[in-house]
Amino acid sequence: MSKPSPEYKDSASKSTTIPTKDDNETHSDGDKDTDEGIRTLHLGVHSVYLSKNSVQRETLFSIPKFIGIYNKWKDYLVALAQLAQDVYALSPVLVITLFFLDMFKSTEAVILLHYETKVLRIMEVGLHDGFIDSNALLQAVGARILCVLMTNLMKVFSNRLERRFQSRVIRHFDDYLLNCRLAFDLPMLADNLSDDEIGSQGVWNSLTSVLAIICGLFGLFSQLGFVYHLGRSTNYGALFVLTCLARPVLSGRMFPSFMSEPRIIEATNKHYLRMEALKGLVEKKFRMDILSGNIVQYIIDQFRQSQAALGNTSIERPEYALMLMREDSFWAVFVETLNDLPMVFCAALALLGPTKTNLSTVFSLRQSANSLKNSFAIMFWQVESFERRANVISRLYELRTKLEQTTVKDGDLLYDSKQAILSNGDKEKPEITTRSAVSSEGADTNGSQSGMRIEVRDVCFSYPGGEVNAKALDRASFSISPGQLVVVVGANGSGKSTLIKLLGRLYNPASGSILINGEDIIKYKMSSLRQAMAMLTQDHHLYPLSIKENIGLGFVEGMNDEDLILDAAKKGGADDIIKRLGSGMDTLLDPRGFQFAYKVSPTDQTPLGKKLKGLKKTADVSGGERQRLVAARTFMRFNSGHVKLVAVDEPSSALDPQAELNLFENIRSLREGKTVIFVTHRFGHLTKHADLILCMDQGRVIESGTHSELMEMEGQYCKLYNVQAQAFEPSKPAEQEE
Ligand SMILES: Nc1ncnc2c1ncn2[C@@H]1O[C@H](COP(=O)(O)OP(=O)(O)OP(=O)(O)O)[C@@H](O)[C@H]1O
Repeated sequence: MSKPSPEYKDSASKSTTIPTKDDNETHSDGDKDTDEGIRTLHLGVHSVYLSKNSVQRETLFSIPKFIGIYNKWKDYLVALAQLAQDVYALSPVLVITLFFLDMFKSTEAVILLHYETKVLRIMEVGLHDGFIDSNALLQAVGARILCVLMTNLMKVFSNRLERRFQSRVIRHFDDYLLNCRLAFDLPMLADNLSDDEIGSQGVWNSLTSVLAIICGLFGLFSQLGFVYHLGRSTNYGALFVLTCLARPVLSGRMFPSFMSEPRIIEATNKHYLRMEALKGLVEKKFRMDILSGNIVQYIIDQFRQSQAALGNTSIERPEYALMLMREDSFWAVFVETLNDLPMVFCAALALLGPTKTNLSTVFSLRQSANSLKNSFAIMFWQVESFERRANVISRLYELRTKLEQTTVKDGDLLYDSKQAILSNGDKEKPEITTRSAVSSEGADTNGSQSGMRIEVRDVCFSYPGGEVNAKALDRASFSISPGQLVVVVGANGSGKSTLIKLLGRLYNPASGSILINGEDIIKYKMSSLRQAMAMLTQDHHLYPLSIKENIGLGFVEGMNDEDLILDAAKKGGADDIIKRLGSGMDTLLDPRGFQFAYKVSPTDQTPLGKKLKGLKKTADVSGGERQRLVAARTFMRFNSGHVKLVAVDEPSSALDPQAELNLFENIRSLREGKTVIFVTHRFGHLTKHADLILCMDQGRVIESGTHSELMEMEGQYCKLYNVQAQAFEPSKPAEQEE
C-alpha cells in the first residue's frame, strides 16, 4: 500500500517545494494568512501556524540557526538550572553517580574500538611476519573483554539506580503539578489548555533527554578525536573526518523546519474533521441515542463519504508528515549515497599508496565512520527534540509564575470580622432594591446575624474565551438582606448561574461591584468567604472517591463521623443509595485504577476468566442519585456552623418531584437564618415561599419583588409564571374554539 502524500503548502512563501492539493477549505483565517506576522503551512489535513520570523530555509549548521538556537537555549537555561537544583536536592549521591555512569557509557564506543584496532593490528603484523606477539595479543583481547564486562555491569548498575531515581523524580513532580493545578482559578483554566500536556513522566523524559545530550556531546567529541587520530596515521586525518561528517551534515539540510519553533497546529480539513466527529460517536455515552435513533447506517455511510472525499491527503501529525517529505525527496536519495564516502576514501588510500596503509587501519576507519554516523544521527535527533523537552521544563516552572498572575486575587479580610447588618446603611442605593421585608422564617432571633447580606451594583461580566461582545451579566444590580430566601428566575442564558459563580468568587466582575456585608467581595480572604457559603449547582460532580468522602468533603472536620455523614445523606435523600451499594459508604465511585485483559473474557470458564469476572466493577449511580449525593455534601457543609449563604442553582433537573420537594423543604427548614438563593425554572412552592424574586433577562435584573408584587406588575415574571400555570388551569370553551 502506498503511503499517503503529506502535501505541503507554505502560504507565506512564493515557491512551493512539493505539489499541493489544497483541501483545507474549512478553516477561515489560517488559509489566507490574514494574521499579521503569522506564516501558515498546510501539511496534510493540518495547518501549522508559525511566527514569520522563525521559519527560514536553512542548513542545520547555518549561523542564523545557531544564533536562534543559542538565544532560545539561553532562555531555557534558567528553567534547566532550576530543574538541576530540584533533582539534585532529591538525592545528591544518586544524581552524581548517575551522571558519571552516563558519561562513562558515552565513551564506550571509543574504548572498544581502540582495543579492537589494537587486536587487529597485532594479528595483521603477526600474519604478515609469520609470528604473533601472544603476550600483547592476550593483553589486548583481555583488556577489551574486561571493558565489555565493565561497561555492561555499569549499564545494569545504572539502570537500577535510574529506576529508583525516576520514581523519586516522578513522585516529586506529581506533587508539584497537583499543587499548581489545584491552585488555578477558572479564568486561568480557560486560557491554559496546553498545560494539561505537562506530566511528571514528561518531566522525567526531558531530564533524561538533556542528560543524554550532554553525555552524547562528550561521546561525540571523543569519537571525533579518535577518528582524527586514526586518520592522521594516513596523513589525511582531517580529510577523513570530513568524509565521515559529509552525510550527517548534508542530511541536516532542511525543508522549512518547525520542530523546534513555537507553533499552533490545527486540523482544518473538513472531511477529516467530519471523520473524527463520526468516529467519536462510538463512545458509550452516544450508544443509546444512536441505537434508538436508528442511525448506525447513516453514520457508516457518512464516514465512508468523508473518507472518500479525503482521498490520499495525509492525516499524519504535521511533524511526522514533514519527516516523510524529507525521506521521500531526491535530496535524501543523494545524501544516502554519501554513506559510502569513507569507503571511497579508504579505496583511494590503497590506490594512492598501497604501502602507506594497512588493513586493520582501513577496517578501523570504516568502523569508526559507522559509529560516528550513528552517534551523529542520535545527536541530531536529540538536538531536535531538545527544545521540545526544554520547553516542557520551562512551562513546568512557568506554572508557578502563572499562579502569581491569577486574576481572581485573594483578599485578607476574614468573613467573621464582617457580620451582616440588617439595615441598609449604604449611601448609594442600587438600581433595584429589596422591597420586601425579611420573612420571620428566615431571620433568626438575634437579628439575622447568621445570614449574608449581598449587594450587586452595576455588575458586568463576560466569560474568558467567550465571544468578545457576549456579556453574561450586563449592569446587573440588586440587593439581598441577611436571611432572605431569594428565588432567581429568567430565560435560558439570562445570567442566573453566572451570578452564583460571581458570588462564589469563581470569577471577578469586569466592572461594577459586589458587596458582602457592606465590603467589596474582592477584599475577603477567599477561603474564609467560601467557608461561609454552601453551593449546590448542576455543575457539581461526584469525585472518583468513596461515597463517604463524597459527602464528608462538605465538612472535612466531620469526615470520620459516620452518623453526621448518614444524617447529611438522609437530608439530601441519598441514604437509600448507600444502603443499596455493596460496600455502603466505602463504595468507590468511578475508581481510576487500571484494568486490562488480553485474550481473556469474563465468560471464559478458565481461572483467568473467573478472576476477570470477579474483579471490582465500577459503581455507578443515576443522574438523580448523583444530585442527591451532591446535595448530601451541601447538607454536610451546614454542620460546620460557618455557612451564611446557601446558593442553589437548579440542582433538581434530574430529581423526581418528591425528591425535589424534599430537597427544597430540607434546605428551607434547616437554614436557620442563612441567606438562601435558589435559581430555578420551576415556579410553585419555591416562589410562593420567596421573600424576594429576581427576574433576569439578558444579563440584567429586570424585575424584583415578592410573587404577588411581580404578578401585579404583569411583566416578564408574570408572563413566565402564566406559561407554567396555564398548563394546570382548566381550559375555557371560548379558548378551545379559538
Ligand atoms: N463557561 C462559559 N463560557 C462562555 N460563555 C458562557 C459560559 N457559561 C455561560 N456562558 C454564557 O453566558 C451567558 C449566561 O449564562 P448563564 O449560564 O449564566 O445563564 P443561565 O441564566 O443560568 O441559563 P440557564 O437557565 O440555561 O441555566 C449565556 O449567554 C451563556 O452562553
